[in-house]
Amino acid sequence: MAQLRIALAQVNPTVGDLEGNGRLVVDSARRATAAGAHLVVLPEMIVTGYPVEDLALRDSFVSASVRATRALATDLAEAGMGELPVVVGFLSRREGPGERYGQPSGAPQNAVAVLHGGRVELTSAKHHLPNYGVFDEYRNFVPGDTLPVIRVRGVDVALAVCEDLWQDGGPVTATRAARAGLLVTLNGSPYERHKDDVRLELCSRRARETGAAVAYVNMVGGQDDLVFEGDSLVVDAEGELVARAPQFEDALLVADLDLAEAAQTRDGAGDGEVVDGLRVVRRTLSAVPAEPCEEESREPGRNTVTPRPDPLSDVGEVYRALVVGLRDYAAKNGFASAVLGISGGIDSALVATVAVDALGPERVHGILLPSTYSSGHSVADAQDLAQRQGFAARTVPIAPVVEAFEHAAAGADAPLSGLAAENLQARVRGTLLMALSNQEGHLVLATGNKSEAATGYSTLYGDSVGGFAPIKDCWKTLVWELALWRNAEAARQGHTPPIPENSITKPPSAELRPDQLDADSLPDYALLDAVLDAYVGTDRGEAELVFAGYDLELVRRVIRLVDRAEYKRRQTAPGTKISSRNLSRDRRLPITNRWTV
Ligand SMILES: Nc1ncnc2c1ncn2[C@@H]1O[C@H](COP(=O)(O)OP(=O)(O)OC[C@H]2O[C@@H]([n+]3cccc(C(=O)O)c3)[C@H](O)[C@@H]2O)[C@@H](O)[C@H]1O
Ligand SMILES: Nc1ncnc2c1ncn2[C@@H]1O[C@H](COP(=O)(O)OP(=O)(O)OP(=O)(O)O)[C@@H](O)[C@H]1O
Ligand SMILES: NC(=O)CC[C@H](N)C(=O)O
Repeated sequence: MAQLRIALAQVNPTVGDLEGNGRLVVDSARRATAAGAHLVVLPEMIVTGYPVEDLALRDSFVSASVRATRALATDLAEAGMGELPVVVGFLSRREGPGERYGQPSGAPQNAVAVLHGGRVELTSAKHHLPNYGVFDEYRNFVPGDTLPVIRVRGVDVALAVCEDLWQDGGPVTATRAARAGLLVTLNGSPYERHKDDVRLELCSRRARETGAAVAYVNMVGGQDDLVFEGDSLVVDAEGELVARAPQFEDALLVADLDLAEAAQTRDGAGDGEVVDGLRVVRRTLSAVPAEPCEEESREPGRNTVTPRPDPLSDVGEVYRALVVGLRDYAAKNGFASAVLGISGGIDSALVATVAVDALGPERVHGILLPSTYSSGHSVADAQDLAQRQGFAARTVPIAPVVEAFEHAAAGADAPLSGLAAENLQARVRGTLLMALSNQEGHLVLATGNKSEAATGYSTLYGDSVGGFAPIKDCWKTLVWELALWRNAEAARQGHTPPIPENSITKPPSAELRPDQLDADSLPDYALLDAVLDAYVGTDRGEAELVFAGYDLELVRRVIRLVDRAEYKRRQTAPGTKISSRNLSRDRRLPITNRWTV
């Protein structure tokens, strides 16, 4: 057995910020050196940020990434860290013409580089390109055809990139054939509910299949509608968990591993040998850091186990994702503050609470926009919300503006009426919020939830305006759960619950006409969300949903609502993905469509 101390740098890059991301690499290497690590690994495409989408097709961006990666190798050596192997993900190109990509200098690849001794010692590219859900990697990259294996302190370490671990064959098979002692994977794996359980199970299974320990490093932080949760982890060759980083936080996970030693006599696939379509490329890294000086000595043959601190509950995890998603969207797009309409209802109350947790109360601005139909409790509940959380709230009554619009639009004799007048109120609110954004520089938060987005129960250019929609992937029933969870969490910590009880318990209403309730237009949310999840969450149609036990009339009604609202969804703000199928890139449907079953 050989001992290796590995450091996994769970960091938060920004797409396109090559300089800032480079600093994250150097800083991680420095911390890994201080921790006595023999090898440090950063996430998938750390040099460029991830996902870069069609930026991959821009030749200047690929060249900059390749240059930045080379420069990192020299910077690390100049900073005295040349001996430490640093594994990074970067955007590269395959030698030769760019074919359909049109780049003169080669097709783009989602690649990995081993930086050592002041140079780029080895590169390879991701073999399995994900092309489902939110991913379009066949559009942006060509696959790699090698399995890199570096020998570090007598241990053969195979390298793979994210999806390479999820697919059978290719890198997994080649790692086994190469008899590697450790399989290291660089990841950009977005958060979805329950995915952490899937990841751990996957790493354990791959460890048992390959006979190698698995070190899995994932990035952390928000990128548009994706949130990366970290959750980096290490399992031993039997698949037992050795170390696990926290979710949604930057971390350097350091683990001491006892690993199978690579003796020359071991019968692994040799350099240049092709296994399952991949050429094994081996490099021995000689001058690597020596044995770290340790205060406490470790029992040989046993890995140190670092369990994940404070695992989050399912709903707590979603809440954290919403906070990080909004925090990073604002920070990475240059917004210091946010504004939203607070109606006293649960959606705006939850979004305001997420915003306060993400940005701080001094950077959140709640606007009460009462109309003729606003109830007394809506104003009182909105004020209570702002007071509990200490954010600024101001009131702009909309009745005179609505009235002026009604007359201007249709003439004083026949003012707007019915649905047109109802929606006008939401549009006046949207216009005022955008005006305040223009004037004061706040990010406008759209408060719509997934049930509304699915059914089209919102006013286009009205309550759907906004730059970011934090809860757009949360069903209404989950919105209530999140509010209850957040209040319970506050109570647990001895704080005032941030959300007024009344906002949670009252029946939801758009308050666009007298005594209007959501229940007048929509089925009960518990039932609606169940059918929506069955329809939107899968590709089942009418017959299958009825077969699954749902009432035919209800199914027809829900399908009609969902299909008819596709045009609205195409025009809405991005918002944090928390489910395995959001209504944006996870579900792409034509607007013009006559297939209804
Ligand atoms: N296929 C298509 N492609 C492009 N545009 C299309 C279109 N079909 C309609 N349109 C356009 O969309 C318009 C209809 O959409 P829109 O103006 O939004 O109006 P609409 O969807 O008819 O009404 C909004 C509904 O949402 C409810 N609401 C509003 C506000 C807040 C809440 C809440 O509880 O949060 C609920 C409200 O009570 C009402 O039932 C049409 O007049 C037309 O201009
Ligand atoms: N009186 C109001 N003052 C301020 N903003 C409002 C008001 N009414 C509606 N809004 C804004 O429009 C959004 C849509 O709210 P609406 O009341 O129509 O439906 P909702 O889905 O019940 O939302 P909520 O639960 O937040 O009330 C609200 O979340 C809020 O941002
Ligand atoms: N970046 C990737 O290759 C991600 C794909 C992978 N299945 C994941 O979500 O974890």
